[in-house]
Amino acid sequence: MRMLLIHSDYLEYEVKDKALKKPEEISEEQKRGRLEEVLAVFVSVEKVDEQNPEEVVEKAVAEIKDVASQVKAQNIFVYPFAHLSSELASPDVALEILKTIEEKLKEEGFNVKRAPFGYYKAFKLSCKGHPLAELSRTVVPGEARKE
Ligand SMILES: NCC(=O)N[C@H]1[C@@H](O)[C@H](n2cnc3c(N)ncnc32)O[C@@H]1CO
Repeated sequence: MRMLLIHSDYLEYEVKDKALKKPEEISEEQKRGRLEEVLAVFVSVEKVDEQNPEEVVEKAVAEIKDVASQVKAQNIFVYPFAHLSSELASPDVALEILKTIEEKLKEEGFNVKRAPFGYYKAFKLSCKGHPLAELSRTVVPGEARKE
């Protein structure tokens, strides 16, 4: 799994079009979203993550919590982003992993939104620009190695 973490004044999105034949079903309300004072986490779920989804969720949540505490962010935006890797997991596995990351972060007490999966979206982001405002993290299951 590849993550790009951007500490931002805000992140807002608007769903534009389907990017998959069967994107995630969403309500009218989910077609737009915005969070202020947010740690935006752009996530590409990778093929290697299919070997142990539970473990990769655990590692991703630990990394996100670590960065959130460093930048003192309470709001987190989990954003599916298929552009950080050339070895993507299947959409079904990726969506499940992203939903579980969202759930675990909520259980940890964060205010979490997750952008809809399987769509092209317009988005606006205001990066804060401090030294820890732009970070990337890579997590893989257990013994798996990234070539
Ligand atoms: N920017 C727009 C976009 O990325 N759209 C992506 C994601 O929302 C989602 N998606 C599909 N596979 C994956 C994956 N392995 N990891 C993350 N998202 C995925 O499906 C869309 C088409 O790839």
